[in-house]
Amino acid sequence: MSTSAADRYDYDLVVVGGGPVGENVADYAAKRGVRRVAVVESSLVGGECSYWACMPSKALLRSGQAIRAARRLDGARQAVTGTIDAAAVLARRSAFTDGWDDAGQAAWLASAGIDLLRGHGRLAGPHAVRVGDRLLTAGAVALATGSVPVLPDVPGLASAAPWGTREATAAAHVPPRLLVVGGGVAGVELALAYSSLGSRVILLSRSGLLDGEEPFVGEHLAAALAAEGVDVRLGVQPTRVDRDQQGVVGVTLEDGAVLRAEEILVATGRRPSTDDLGLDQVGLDPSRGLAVDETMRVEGTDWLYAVGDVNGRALLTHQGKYQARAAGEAIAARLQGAPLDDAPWGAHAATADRAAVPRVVFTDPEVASVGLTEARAREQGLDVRAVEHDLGAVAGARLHADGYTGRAKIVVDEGRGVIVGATFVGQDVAELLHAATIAIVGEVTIDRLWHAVPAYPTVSEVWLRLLEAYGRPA
Ligand SMILES: Cc1cc2nc3c(=O)[nH]c(=O)nc-3n(C[C@H](O)[C@H](O)[C@H](O)COP(=O)(O)OP(=O)(O)OC[C@H]3O[C@@H](n4cnc5c(N)ncnc54)[C@H](O)[C@@H]3O)c2cc1C
Ligand SMILES: NC(=O)c1ccc[n+]([C@@H]2O[C@H](COP(=O)([O-])OP(=O)(O)OC[C@H]3O[C@@H](n4cnc5c(N)ncnc54)[C@H](O)[C@@H]3O)[C@@H](O)[C@H]2O)c1
Repeated sequence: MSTSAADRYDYDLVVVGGGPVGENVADYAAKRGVRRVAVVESSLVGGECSYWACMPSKALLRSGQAIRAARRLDGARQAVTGTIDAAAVLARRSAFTDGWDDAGQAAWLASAGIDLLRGHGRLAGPHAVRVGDRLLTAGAVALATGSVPVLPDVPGLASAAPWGTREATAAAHVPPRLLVVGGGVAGVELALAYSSLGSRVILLSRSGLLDGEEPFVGEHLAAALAAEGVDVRLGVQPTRVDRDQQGVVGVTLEDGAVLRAEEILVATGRRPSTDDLGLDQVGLDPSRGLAVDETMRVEGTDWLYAVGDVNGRALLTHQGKYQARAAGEAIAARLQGAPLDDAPWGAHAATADRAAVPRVVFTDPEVASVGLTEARAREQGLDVRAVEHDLGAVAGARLHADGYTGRAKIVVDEGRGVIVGATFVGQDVAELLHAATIAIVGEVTIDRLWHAVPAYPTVSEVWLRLLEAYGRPA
């Protein structure tokens, strides 16, 4: 940073929000030579992902997956004779959150030379952030405040003390019965987690499951959840919720039926966390969302950035951290007057947000997808042809699990001869995804993909089957 700019402000960069994204904005800017960097955090450094989202939810799911995987293999099945130890799973989950203690993450910030300011950060004007009594000025400010859950307006719901994803991921006990509202990613993952831990789970979804994905995804998942014992109800919505004096929740459906459970989990989406952030102090309308350019700089400003969930582009940790790498280095380049590469696929541009967002749903079967679905590609006016293959017919998959079921699909842009979307559903397909991501980002042509030979007998051989379904180069 130039001396005059350094003299003018308390910090070169202030990041509001110390979740995975805020940490990475600060780190990548600091690694590029931005010297005076501070992170403002009102709760735990590490954010939602570390303590109430990714890590604990995956820890709650993993033991059940391992048991089911063993049960699908003759010979191994006979060794699984007991039931899941829910208390041990909850303890393992708690270990992954460090007991909701962020000392380790705070120490990491200190080791990176980044100041941690504990408190609620709020914009107080251009280049200015208020934290409690302190008014900080900075050459650049990055908002990385994440997202908050949306509670549907159902009579009685708010006063019935519903669980949100925070309560579900941090729970100290497994309720005998759990009602889950929402057939999106959080709803299906946590429905399976609690079913595996012994709850009798009813999952209510107003549409199909995982609606934005290829249609076969929701069908596979609904069948698998039902086989696992989850009572999946599609096309239904609660009209009223009450908790009685014994603490039992009653959910009334549109047809008058009443479902009962000890807890109700609401997982009906999230919105950017922009309340009480002082956006109005810098001429921004909080109700309009934060529009950003490819470097995550807020449109109409030259000093303010919005990175991760708060900009609403892709509510995923890995994608937010990808934005953070671009933004952190763009902030450094701008502060130092260094060249900026914000052209598509440039070092300072988050181009993959539009072309290749990888998504994994850690259910059983797993769902792994990247890029566009066939429907979305057509909506965008692309001339696409899609092919599918039965994963259960792949030798590697049959070896992986007895009676393996699953499906794979690629969406090919006929004009360019490249893949623009891929979807896999099946046990342990998450690790297949990165090959598809590389094919899309690298714009590897279908003709060249015929030379990418999957090893035999792996589940990846589905790539060869998909190419055969598509056809050899002319
Ligand atoms: C149940 C669940 C499971 C998930 N699982 C996955 C998964 O497996 N994989 C995946 O990629 N994504 C997953 N996600 C999404 C993931 O959690 C988010 O995309 C990710 O946490 C976003 O990171 P972030 O840093 O933008 O925001 P957050 O992690 O929300 O961090 C924001 C931080 O800002 C702080 N903050 C907010 N406002 C202020 C303020 N005014 N002043 C100071 N500090 C403030 C907050 O306290 C918080 O620490 C999951 C989400 C949920 C709900
Ligand atoms: N494995 C992962 O990567 C992972 C896991 C969990 C969550 N997440 C992230 O967290 C975010 C939030 O997850 P989520 O599942 O809450 O959101 P979501 O947007 O994935 O799903 C919300 C669901 O709630 C339903 N819904 C919305 N309003 C409703 C209403 N009024 N009544 C009934 N149903 C309603 C929607 O139809 C949808 O099925 C997601 O965007 C996702 O990116 C990621």
